[in-house]
Amino acid sequence: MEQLYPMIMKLHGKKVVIVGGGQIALRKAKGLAGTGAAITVISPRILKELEQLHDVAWKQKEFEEKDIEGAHLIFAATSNKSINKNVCACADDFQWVNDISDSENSSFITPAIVRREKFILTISTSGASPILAKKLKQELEERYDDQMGELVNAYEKRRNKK
Ligand SMILES: C[C@@]1(CC(=O)O)C2=NC(=C\c3[nH]c(c(CCC(=O)O)c3CC(=O)O)Cc3[nH]c(c(CC(=O)O)c3CCC(=O)O)/C=C3\N/C(=C\2)[C@@H](CCC(=O)O)[C@]3(C)CC(=O)O)/[C@H]1CCC(=O)O
Ligand SMILES: NC(=O)c1ccc[n+]([C@@H]2O[C@H](COP(=O)([O-])OP(=O)(O)OC[C@H]3O[C@@H](n4cnc5c(N)ncnc54)[C@H](O)[C@@H]3O)[C@@H](O)[C@H]2O)c1
Repeated sequence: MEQLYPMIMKLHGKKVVIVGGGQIALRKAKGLAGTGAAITVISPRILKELEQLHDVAWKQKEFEEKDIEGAHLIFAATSNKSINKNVCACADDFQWVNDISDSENSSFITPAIVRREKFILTISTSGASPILAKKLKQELEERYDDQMGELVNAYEKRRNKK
């Protein structure tokens, strides 16, 4: 397998489309909350909590190719593998697409995250075992508590004084 390449992205104003409105779509949308991305959810049905998230616009419909026009990031997040596959097939080469049901089909995958203000720790198993990534995250959450955010702020202040 070729190596995957991790990045920390600025998503302010970027168009993100999530196809599907269930539990996993909700988790992906929560992960995007606060980034300033413009999130559109395409799904006939949607969880109340997802509909109520800031920055989320819901289009109540089944997926069609035109729904992902102009999207920077796409999440194929339905419970139907063949629909997810079709979403990926409809994406242009330059669009980044995540199939929640098939990492092989995805051009990017999402890591587990420990976030303490500006401190961000991402954990990935390259798709091999998401549950292990989650377990390691839980361990690291104990090691890196809120003080880590404060430490980064203090270092930033010191850096800006120079
Ligand atoms: C880390 C985390 C981040 C997040 O989602 O934000 C994440 N999965 C999480 C949880 C989780 N996922 C699954 C379970 C059920 C237990 C199990 O089956 O093991 C649980 C546990 C739970 O839900 O508690 C099942 C599962 N996941 C994927 C497949 C399909 C496949 O493997 O192809 C299947 C089988 C579906 C099926 O069988 O049909 C695929 C992906 N999941 C990824 C990320 C990407 C790889 C990450 C990496 O390893 O680098 C990747 C490739 C794509 C993507 O989604 O980006 C998040 C932890 C959230 C947290 O931090 O709390
Ligand atoms: N990546 C991960 O972390 C992870 C974790 C667990 C499971 N999974 C995968 O996710 C799937 C379950 O996802 P869920 O729990 O969110 O399912 P869910 O049943 O809660 O939600 C599915 C959503 O897809 C929508 N949908 C169905 N057909 C559609 C269409 N044609 N166009 C648009 N939307 C459509 C439904 O309305 C619903 O909102 C599993 O099948 C498994 O493959 C992924």
